[in-house]
Amino acid sequence: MRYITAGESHGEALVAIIEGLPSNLFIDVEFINNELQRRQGGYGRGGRMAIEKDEVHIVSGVRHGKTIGAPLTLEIINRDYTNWKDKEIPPIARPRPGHADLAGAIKYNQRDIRNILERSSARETAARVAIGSVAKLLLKELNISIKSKVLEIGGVKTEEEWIKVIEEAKAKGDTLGGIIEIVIEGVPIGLGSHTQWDRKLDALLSYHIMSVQAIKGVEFGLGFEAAKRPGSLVHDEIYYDKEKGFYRKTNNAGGIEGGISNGSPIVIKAAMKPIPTLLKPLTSIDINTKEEVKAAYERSDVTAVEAAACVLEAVCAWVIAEESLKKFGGDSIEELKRNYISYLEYVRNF
Ligand SMILES: Cc1cc2nc3c(=O)[nH]c(=O)nc-3n(C[C@H](O)[C@H](O)[C@H](O)COP(=O)(O)O)c2cc1C
Ligand SMILES: C=C(O[C@@H]1CC(C(=O)O)=C[C@@H](OP(=O)(O)O)[C@H]1O)C(=O)O
Repeated sequence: MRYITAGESHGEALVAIIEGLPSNLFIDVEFINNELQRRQGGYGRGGRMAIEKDEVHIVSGVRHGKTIGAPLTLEIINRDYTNWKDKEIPPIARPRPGHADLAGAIKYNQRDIRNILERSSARETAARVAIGSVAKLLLKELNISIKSKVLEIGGVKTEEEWIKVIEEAKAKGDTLGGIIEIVIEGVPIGLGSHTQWDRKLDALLSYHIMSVQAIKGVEFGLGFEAAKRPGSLVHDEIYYDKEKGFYRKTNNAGGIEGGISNGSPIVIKAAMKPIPTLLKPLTSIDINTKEEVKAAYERSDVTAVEAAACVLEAVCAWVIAEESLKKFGGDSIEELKRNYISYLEYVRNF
């Protein structure tokens, strides 16, 4: 399977094409729209979320509600487009530290930074959540589920405290980041491979997680904490029971050993940096005059950790769905499930 997204933040629409989906997968549009709504939520989001009401439009690849094995095209309209399309829009010359603005403008030889920010914007994550929702639908067929939880925003851990620190940051014209946990349950032993660097499951998940805007760190299981402990307090000892088969009493590895899923839940933590666009802007340089200025500000989220959690679920769902398809194969859901069930039987008898 593979996918590609297209679309600018304030362009007409976001589009995603998924190729390689098996046939006969029921595309539950209501479920996808629910996921899109979840991504729009969370305390601390800016004015844009009051304008958008993300809904998916299936352009191709589905008949009578089910996939037919052909490329699936998903479209999400940008409601804000109508507010921008006839406007005289002044060029942006004051790059925001922390965004793609300066490096992107130099790389693509653009003197209007808007030509960079339109695509670097995390508006693109709406398309990724739509794609991830389709992956989740496929994983449901294999009884694999993905959940996320926000552990921290701005260094504090409870919802009450989040509201307080977000309000404080907003009043100061500042922004916040946070920490997200993702838990994937029901993954069988054997996704990914130790045999080649680009087949390792933790490497693949990290790649996709790090591709999400503003994510700057990723940990599996104990993560950085493991570096402080001796091996006897890190590695998950192996037990066997006739009913359960091989099992562990701990899950410090976070469900992956040697780049292969080991049957325990996959537990990941990701760090999101604070939003780069500040109401009280940081120091920058005008790319035309070379004078010291304050960075550009139109509007922005104060924080988007809860939204990012939905996006991380989506990208992880994609990786697990893709790896499941690679391992079990099948051009239809029925074939995939047959292969999957027979593999589970093999593991039980190992
Ligand atoms: C859901 C979500 C919403 C975001 N909202 C904003 C925002 O309103 N303003 C902003 O400057 N950055 C926002 N960001 C972060 C930027 O898109 C990101 O920092 C930027 O593209 C630079 O990429 P990098 O941080 O990965 O280096 C958001 C990120 C996510 C995941
Ligand atoms: C549009 C979304 O997020 C946007 C991500 C974003 C950025 O720079 O990443 C900047 C803001 O865009 P705007 O300037 O239009 O308000 C956010 O609202 C979205 O999540 O759907």
